[in-house]
Amino acid sequence: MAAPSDQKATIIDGKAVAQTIRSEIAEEVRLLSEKYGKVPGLAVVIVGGRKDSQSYVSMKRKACAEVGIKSFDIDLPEQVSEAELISKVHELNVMPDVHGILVQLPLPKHINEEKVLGEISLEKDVDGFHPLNIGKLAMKGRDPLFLPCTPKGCLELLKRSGVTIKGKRAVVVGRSNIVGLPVSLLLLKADATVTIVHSHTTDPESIVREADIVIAAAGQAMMVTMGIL
Ligand SMILES: Nc1nc2c(c(=O)[nH]1)N[C@@H](CN(C=O)c1ccc(C(=O)N[C@@H](CCC(=O)O)C(=O)O)cc1)CN2
Repeated sequence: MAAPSDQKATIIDGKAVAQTIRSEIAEEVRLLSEKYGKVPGLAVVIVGGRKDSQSYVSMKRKACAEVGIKSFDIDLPEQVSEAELISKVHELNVMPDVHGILVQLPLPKHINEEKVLGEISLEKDVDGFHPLNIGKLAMKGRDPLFLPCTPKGCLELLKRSGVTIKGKRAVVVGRSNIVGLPVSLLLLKADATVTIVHSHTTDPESIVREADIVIAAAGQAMMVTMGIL
């Protein structure tokens, strides 16, 4: 987030916000289970043994346990075929206790990611990566059923920190399908004026300097420093 040079920057305590959100979700889950005798179920699918993916998946499963969501752990070997993975997705699509399906990315090179994500039932696409959900995110007056979690988290942090988005100049650094692009679309939906800065942008620093809000989503820590802001 940018602060003009004559203002002090405030560091947002993301961990405290996350804890508050987890408590809110835990309460929602408790009420749901009291009312309907059911708990939400999330299938977390991981293919292969990438250390970073294993670590993100284990955090997701731990977070489920913490709030009372039942997690279905699907761990598939690196060599699993695209057809086998898609067949697993189809199986999860019709399981009544599974309300959300998340396929951890990236997938091994021999698997077509777009094809797999397109097979997840729209109603269970909790990552919001299905082309129809992303398409709705990009359209005025349409709302996707789910939003990608990191972009949603960025906006939640801004809102819960009292930052007004409407009418602000927002600059997003990076245009990935997982963070940069969807966070730009979300900011646009929240009535910001949005610019995306990427590897082919000329003089990105001058664009970032003019921003009221900066979201660094280039996958490289410390890329946007206070010097630029
Ligand atoms: N199915 C999915 N696969 C992947 C996703 C996803 O949202 N759904 N995102 C990434 C991996 N990932 C979560 O799974 C993830 C990675 C990194 C971050 C993040 O916010 N990183 C911060 C640093 C946080 C820290 O201090 O540790 C950053 O980059 O600034 C969020 C989510 C790919 N696969």
